[in-house]
Amino acid sequence: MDKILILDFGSQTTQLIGRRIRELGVYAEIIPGDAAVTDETLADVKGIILSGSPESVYSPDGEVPDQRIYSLGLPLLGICYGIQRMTVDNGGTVEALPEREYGSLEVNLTVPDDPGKLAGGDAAAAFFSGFDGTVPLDAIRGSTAAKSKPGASFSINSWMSHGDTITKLGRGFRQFGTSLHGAPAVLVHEERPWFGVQFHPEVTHNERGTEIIAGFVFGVCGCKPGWSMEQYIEEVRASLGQRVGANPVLLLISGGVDSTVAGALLLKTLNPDQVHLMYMDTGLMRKNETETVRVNLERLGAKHLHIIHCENEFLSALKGLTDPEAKRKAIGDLFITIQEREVTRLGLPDSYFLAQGTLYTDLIESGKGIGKKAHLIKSHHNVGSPLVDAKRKAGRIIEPLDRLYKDEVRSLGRILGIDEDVVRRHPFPGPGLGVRILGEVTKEKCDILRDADAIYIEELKKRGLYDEIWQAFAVLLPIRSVGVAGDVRKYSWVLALRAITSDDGMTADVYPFSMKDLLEISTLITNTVTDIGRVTYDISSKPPATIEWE
Ligand SMILES: Nc1ncnc2c1ncn2[C@@H]1O[C@H](COP(=O)(O)OP(=O)(O)OP(=O)(O)O)[C@@H](O)[C@H]1O
Repeated sequence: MDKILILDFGSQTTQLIGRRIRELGVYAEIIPGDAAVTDETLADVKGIILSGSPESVYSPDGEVPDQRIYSLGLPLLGICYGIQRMTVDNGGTVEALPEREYGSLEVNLTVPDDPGKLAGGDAAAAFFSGFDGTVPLDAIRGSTAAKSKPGASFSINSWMSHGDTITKLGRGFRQFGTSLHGAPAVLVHEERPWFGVQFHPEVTHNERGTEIIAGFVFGVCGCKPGWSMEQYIEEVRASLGQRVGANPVLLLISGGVDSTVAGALLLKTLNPDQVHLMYMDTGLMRKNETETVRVNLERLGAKHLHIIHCENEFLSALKGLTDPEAKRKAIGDLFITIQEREVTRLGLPDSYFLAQGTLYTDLIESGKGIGKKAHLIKSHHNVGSPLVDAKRKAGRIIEPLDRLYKDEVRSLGRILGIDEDVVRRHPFPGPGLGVRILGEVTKEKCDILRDADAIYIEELKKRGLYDEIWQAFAVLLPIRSVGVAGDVRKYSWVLALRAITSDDGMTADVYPFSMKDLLEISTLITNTVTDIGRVTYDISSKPPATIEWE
């Protein structure tokens, strides 16, 4: 399968480059910017993209790519820092701008009269077609690469974020596009299929961004689309079959999207008889969660679904605890204890494999140095778990989703036949309702919160709002306030509703409900869950608040 390799120099938007390319149906892989480019890394690679970076090319922290990339004969595309890097590596210069260029900025580009003479053949004309507003994306993706007209001029609204600019082009480069401020914005090499843009085509606000990336991926690199979820299932089947053989595989299921899809994928690609799924009902789960997990997994063919009822153990461990950190620790520790105990009780042979729902994004840390932490394992539950450590040492961990982004996991889930309700589910914290009941956690409070949360979420779905929201949930506050029931004064609990929008959970905005929706939901909750006397709406964004309350 054709592949684009992305060298990551630490830009916040490197992940987006990978996603855009995969959305175009081509597999993209991200490796650290300074990683050695080996023959193994290069297998099936048709082109290399050098990402942006928060560093300057002259900073000691500015990573330098393996210089081998310049002698491979492969097409290169430098984005922002990427093209500055290519410039400096090839004898040009880069200098600091008096003021950072940030945000939307017009770029003007003129196709030369002789694009065929550039970049070794048709590549340049194919690349320029990405900028041409008259060329549709389908034509760029088509089997005969679209080409721009010689001499044509285009203007696009680009998205910039850089503090340095190229002041002398690298050897062999020519400039075809210029920013409104007069800085070089689009460069093409005279002889080699090397390209550079000073802006960020991977960002959605960048006009023709996807087309520009497609021009490189299809027109320049000649990639054939081969990346699809169906293809992925087949690859997992082949590789798992080879690695796991007939050994049993154990997966811990939380009821969330990742572990459920991982479970469904194991059931689809292995013999269901060898797949053991374990789910712990901690008593801190959402309403009907255990039943939903059971129905879904059995429908997908689970033969060994181990549901562990451990509500009492969790509630006892939480008794008297009010400090959030102490609560989290109690939940995490008990989770590990029960996990160890139940796995031993299952009596699987030593040769069993432990599966985890790790995603691609879990393996590459966001922010500076993406890729450096590759193979850092997610799951705060499992951190320090002796079971996981032992399995990792023995080389018996499998992570069948580790090449997928979250949205790809959702489409895979759909293909595998998981209920839409599960596939679209909002994120849920590991310690569950334990951190949504402020103060001491009791069974009574869990039941109250479960009921109120279920009404809230159900209403959001009925009103068509659920999918507009990144995460919505209810929090039970450790306060009772006065109210009236009939003629009697009554002290009942106060509930906070939270709903936020976000792209990645790193920052979040409050969802701007209509007052009508809020009032109706509040009334429904207080009428149905009579232990709740007052409902409030949390209007804090992140930062300074966090998404969860504890
Ligand atoms: N109640 C549970 N029973 C069994 N395993 C669990 C439970 N809660 C969490 N896990 C395991 O710990 C992993 C990490 O939990 P976490 O809550 O961080 O989920 P996640 O990374 O968002 O994944 P998911 O989407 O599957 O919930 C889960 O993928 C699952 O394997």
